[in-house]
Amino acid sequence: EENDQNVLHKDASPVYQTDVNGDTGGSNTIRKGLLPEKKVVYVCSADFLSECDRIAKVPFRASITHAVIEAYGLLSRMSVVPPKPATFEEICHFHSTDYIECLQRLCQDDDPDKYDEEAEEFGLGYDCPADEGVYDSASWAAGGTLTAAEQLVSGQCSVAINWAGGWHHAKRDSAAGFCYINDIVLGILKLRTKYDRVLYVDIDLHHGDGVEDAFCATSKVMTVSFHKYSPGFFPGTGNLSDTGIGKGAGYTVNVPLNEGCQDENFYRVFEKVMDIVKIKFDPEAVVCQCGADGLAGDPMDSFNLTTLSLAKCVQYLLTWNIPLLLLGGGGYHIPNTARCWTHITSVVTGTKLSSDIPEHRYFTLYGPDYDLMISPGNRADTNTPSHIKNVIAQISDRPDLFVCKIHIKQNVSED
Ligand SMILES: CC1(C)CN(C2CCCC2)C(=O)N1c1ccccc1/C=C/C(=O)NO
Ligand SMILES: [Zn+2]
Repeated sequence: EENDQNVLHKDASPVYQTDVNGDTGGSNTIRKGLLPEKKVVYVCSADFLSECDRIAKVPFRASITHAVIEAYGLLSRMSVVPPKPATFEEICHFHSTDYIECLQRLCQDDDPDKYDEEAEEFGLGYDCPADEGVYDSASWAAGGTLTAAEQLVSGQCSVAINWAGGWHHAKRDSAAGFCYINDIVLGILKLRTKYDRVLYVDIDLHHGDGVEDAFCATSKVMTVSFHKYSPGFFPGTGNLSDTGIGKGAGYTVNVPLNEGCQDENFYRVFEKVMDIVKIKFDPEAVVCQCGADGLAGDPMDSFNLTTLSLAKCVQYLLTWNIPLLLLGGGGYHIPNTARCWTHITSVVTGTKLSSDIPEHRYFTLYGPDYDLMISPGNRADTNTPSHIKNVIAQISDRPDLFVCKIHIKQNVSED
């Protein structure tokens, strides 16, 4: 009977398995006998995509990702909300006005010698060029994250997605790692207007240093980053011993991992650490940066993950049934990144997808298999069982971590 339903639907949308009640999905579908409907907001518009397509290191990644999500018919399972670019004032809720004014000025200047010492001071120059359009694309990406966070705060949805967000290296007064505006910090500050304790999780290949720095001295936001940590690897921070300062001591968690990490080790560590985080921090909302540069085939060539472990991490967070903000991040093999974020979108919307990628505008990028799934490379996972065991033990057994307080609703919410 299940198979009979796997026919190509009249709307010629791709074959995707219907849920047990034979519904083909659609936000007004009353789904019986399944997980309670999680209303999902997907931040997107034509303007948003064309602006985010201009993000230099991931050209057209926004549109390529959106096209697969659309080709699988997933838009009908979500509420699509168009964002506006973040305003100067909104951006300066985190960033210094000096930095943002300098960024705006340099982006409007086409003199190749524009990088003066002020530019250097703000991290703008040859490693983070302030080319024409950089400010616009960064402010649109940030507007997407703010719109997603606002949808969660207003209770319009339980999950909100901005695949063009996730720029985790940007600092209060400097660009870093090709991140110019830290949309994640802005989104977390927005969530903090309603939620007392917000958790940030970062599964990008790189340490989420910009977000950690922003909240390292407060107990209201816990940051947990899983990343490659090895001498000379960017940004070089995020060791186990990096656990927060002052009132934030014990509210920063870092999970350093070695070269070649594969799905099994990655998810094992993720689940063990997050089980502890849930008990000790008891978050009211969670933000997950789903950077895909740890995937096999990424030019970063560091971890050896597939979309299965990253999707399983998101699936795990869904079981907490608290507001969830999902963001993108790194991911330089653009078709694999699109595969990953499509897979995650299908998990969040409770939609089973055929692994045959449907025909669509960028179909040729997925050859020769045209398969949604990716295979791990054959590089060894250098995370030995003892390294994994040690990392988990150090996090779960440390007295200063997650100082376990009984969370009494307090009227003074600021630290
Ligand atoms: C320039 C890019 C961003 C791209 N790239 C590779 C992949 C593709 C071609 C080279 C890098 O190593 N980059 C970087 C260079 C300097 C500092 C940081 C990064 C990446 C940060 C990141 O992804 N954080 O999550
Ligand atoms: Zn990265």
